[in-house]
Amino acid sequence: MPSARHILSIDQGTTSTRALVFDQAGSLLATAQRELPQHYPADGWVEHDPEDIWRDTLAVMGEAARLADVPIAAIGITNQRETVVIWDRTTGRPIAPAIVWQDRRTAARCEALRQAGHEPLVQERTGLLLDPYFSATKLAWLLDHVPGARARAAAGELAAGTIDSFLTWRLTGGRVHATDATNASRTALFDIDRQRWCPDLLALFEVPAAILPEVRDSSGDFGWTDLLGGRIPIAGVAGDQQAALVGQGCFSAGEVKATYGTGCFALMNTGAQRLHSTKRLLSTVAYRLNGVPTYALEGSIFVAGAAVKWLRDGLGLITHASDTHDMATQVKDNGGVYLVPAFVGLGAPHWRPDARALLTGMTLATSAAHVARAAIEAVGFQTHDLLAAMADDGAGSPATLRVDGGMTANDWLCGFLADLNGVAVERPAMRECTALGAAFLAGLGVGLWPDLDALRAARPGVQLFAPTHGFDAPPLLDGWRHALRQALLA
Ligand SMILES: Nc1ncnc2c1ncn2[C@@H]1O[C@H](COP(=O)(O)OP(=O)(O)O)[C@@H](O)[C@H]1O
Ligand SMILES: O=P(O)(O)OC[C@H](O)CO
Repeated sequence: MPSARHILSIDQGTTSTRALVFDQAGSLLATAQRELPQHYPADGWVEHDPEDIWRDTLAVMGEAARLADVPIAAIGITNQRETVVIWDRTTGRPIAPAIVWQDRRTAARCEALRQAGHEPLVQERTGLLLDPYFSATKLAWLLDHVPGARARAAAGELAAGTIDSFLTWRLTGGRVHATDATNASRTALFDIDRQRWCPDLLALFEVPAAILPEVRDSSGDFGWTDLLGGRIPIAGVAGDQQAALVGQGCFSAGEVKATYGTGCFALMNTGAQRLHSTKRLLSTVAYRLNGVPTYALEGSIFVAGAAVKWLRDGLGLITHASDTHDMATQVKDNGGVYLVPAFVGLGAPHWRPDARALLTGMTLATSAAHVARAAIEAVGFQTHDLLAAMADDGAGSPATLRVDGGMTANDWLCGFLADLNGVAVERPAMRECTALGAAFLAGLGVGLWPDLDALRAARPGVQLFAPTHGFDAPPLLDGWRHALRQALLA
């Protein structure tokens, strides 16, 4: 048992970078946050500056540690997944901006690979599909478009990885080039059955093995950093959606969590069993402990809170994201208005990078409140479609839906999710489940918690939203399906 009893989690998300300090009871002691600038240099492109990410990480770590003012036993890292960085092994400098998970620039490459019949191989080895969402085509794009990159990669000068890898490299002063199995499982290069980089896929996507990190357990040794003073081990790493699954205590097969941040990602623990989806859901690594992977079935929705951000920043319809709660309750129903938020294409179960958003069903009676309500309802409809696909895949229906993420501050959304899906929605009092999951993994790594049962006991209390059946779901769902068909045909 270490004498220091606190964990510092770094949560490097799409729109912000946070550091949070937790104690052994799972209580949050301190938090610090920086917003991350988004760059949209061309249609469908989304980039981050890795130096912004690094600067913000250092700043929030320092601030949270100062605020908590306790000895830190270990650091956990959780991160936006699929986003890739390639950097120089000598200087540690990125050779180009990070290509973000939402970026669609490799859509044509993915389509060509699909036309050539390669999707079954990708699905069978990785549990993923051919979509620009995943890292492989993004890495190949960087190698092909940054002058000299392929030659430098061949000469062993470059290292690549997801954000966890980049941060681990920087935090350890270049001593560790590693990732964990959950992040590796999002690259479309990792064989999730054999738990190793897949030679066939490395060849298919033209990504040299030499630039990739070593794949480790989600809990364990990722080196140490002295940037907070003293040597602090980095003992837990997981992609943010998998970390939220851990933070929500979904350790038994059939338990489901959905995280509503920029996008929405619903993951069901499927245990030691990797499920082969017939409904175009993803199979992915939930976490890997002591070399043993636990799997999850995942439905990925690219736009959830991002639609609320669009109402605020794009349309100027609201001042604060929280305004959507009152607006949704101001009107008795959606007035026939539906938003299909395909702003960056559609993810599961459609996988249509070319689809574009659609606002439909408006009349002269349509108000801003109807549009706001449509944006929130769209999140519920998409969740419904994911849960239905999971059930159709033979994974069953969850007894409760555990929710977290910034958007679940909205009580109306939580109630709507319960009513529409006919399932009790469980919202933790402390909603930073992603960071808590990373803390749990790091704490397991240094023996602060002995096992998963101890993590279950350290979970925060929850608020329940029971279904009240306050409305007739089937006609609403019919309206959604009609709108969805229009978006898919356009
Ligand atoms: N009360 C609210 N109602 C609806 N949406 C909200 C509310 N509060 C925050 N959001 C949305 O939640 C998102 C932020 O959630 P967060 O979990 O911090 O995202 P991420 O980790 O993806 O950066 C934003 O897109 C914001 O618009
Ligand atoms: O940064 P978030 O919370 O929107 O999560 C992004 C996902 O990891 C993308 O797969």
